[in-house]
Amino acid sequence: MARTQKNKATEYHLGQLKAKIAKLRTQLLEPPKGSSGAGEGFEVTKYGHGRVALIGFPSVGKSTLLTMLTGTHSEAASYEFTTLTCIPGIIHYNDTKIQLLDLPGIIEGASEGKGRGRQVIAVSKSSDIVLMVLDASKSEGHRQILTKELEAVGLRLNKKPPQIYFKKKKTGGISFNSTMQLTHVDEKLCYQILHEYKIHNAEILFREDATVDDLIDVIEGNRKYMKCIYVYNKIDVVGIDDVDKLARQPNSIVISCNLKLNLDRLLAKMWDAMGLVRVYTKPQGQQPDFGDPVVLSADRGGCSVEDFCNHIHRSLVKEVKYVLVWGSSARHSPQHCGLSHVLQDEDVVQIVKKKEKESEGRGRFKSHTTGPARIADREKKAPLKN
Ligand SMILES: Nc1nc2c(ncn2[C@@H]2O[C@H](COP(=O)(O)OP(=O)(O)OP(=O)(O)O)[C@@H](O)[C@H]2O)c(=O)[nH]1
Ligand SMILES: [K+]
Ligand SMILES: [Mg+2]
Repeated sequence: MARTQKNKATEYHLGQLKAKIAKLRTQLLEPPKGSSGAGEGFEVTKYGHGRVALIGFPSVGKSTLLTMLTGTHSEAASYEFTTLTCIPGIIHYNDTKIQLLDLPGIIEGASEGKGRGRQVIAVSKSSDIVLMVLDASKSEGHRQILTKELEAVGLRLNKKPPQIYFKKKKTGGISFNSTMQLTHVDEKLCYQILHEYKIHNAEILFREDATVDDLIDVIEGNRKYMKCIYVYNKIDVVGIDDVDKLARQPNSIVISCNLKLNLDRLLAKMWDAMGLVRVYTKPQGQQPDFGDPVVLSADRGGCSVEDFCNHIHRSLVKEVKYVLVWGSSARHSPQHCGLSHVLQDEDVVQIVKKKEKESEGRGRFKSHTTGPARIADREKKAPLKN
């Protein structure tokens, strides 16, 4: 591909090569028969409300960071490849528990199996977000190299899935449509790529001006779209101008483990990226339990009232008449909501079951002293009734 000149005439040829490479990569990544997968030897039981993986070159400070954020000790030293397995720790933040995983350093070629690349990447795929730890004093190129390694195994960082509808059919040939002018892909190229995958019957609709790579991602169907925060460590050894430049990049944060700089901001950023939704239950006539939220996530199972009920008990959904919701998802407090209502962080929910009379307990709830500030504030104006 590198030898092929890029122009209109070679476009189809290049597209086909891309598809061939993608196919071969997928084959390569299929775990050999009899093994449990690429993560062998690295499996750590999932724990808590979310999982975050620390990915980076050797000696950027991943283990130092894990020790600082979780209190779990992970050996740190000035030589490379100090860490050789996956070491889990727990972050307690905003009444939730987040599992943080320290991993061995990875290097260029990790996706092809260099070092423990395969295992490390398999573990990062199992997490909800990735913290890419980088050495602020080293080349910016490291970030690109790591991103490439992760892309090679189907991870897509800070990207949305392409807006391409694709459905294989049994008969009828290929129907190709687009809702807008396409500048990267045309019908012929699309046919060629589908042909490469031996797909002869399918419906395909471009809803955006997607690229060949996007199309291949959609056909392959096994891509994982993840948020990634770029964590530049060791800013204590870098000049202020360079630190400023790094800090202004999107999805980035600058820290120093040695000086304990910016670690609280890192946690806040991580928390935001995870998109966790804490929902507090309020039994009829009682105070909400602000110590023990039900934690939902749009990426993991959804945030609707139904998801909330399923979280408490699987048979609960059938018994629900309606729910009362206080908080930022409610238009007025409390709002009567159905199962499809989407909850937001720090909402308070009361389930009203079919058999119970809704008038029961109304007005008995007066005030409470604990709880998130946002709700406490709102409470002053309008106390949570019911
Ligand atoms: N100057 C400076 N040094 C740091 C900082 N954080 C970690 N280090 C040092 O960097 C070295 C490597 O730290 P580790 O935590 O072992 O790095 P790692 O990424 O876990 O390394 P591997 O497990 O070998 O991949 C150690 O000597 C740390 O003391 C920092 O904020 N500033
Ligand atoms: K090290
Ligand atoms: Mg380490």
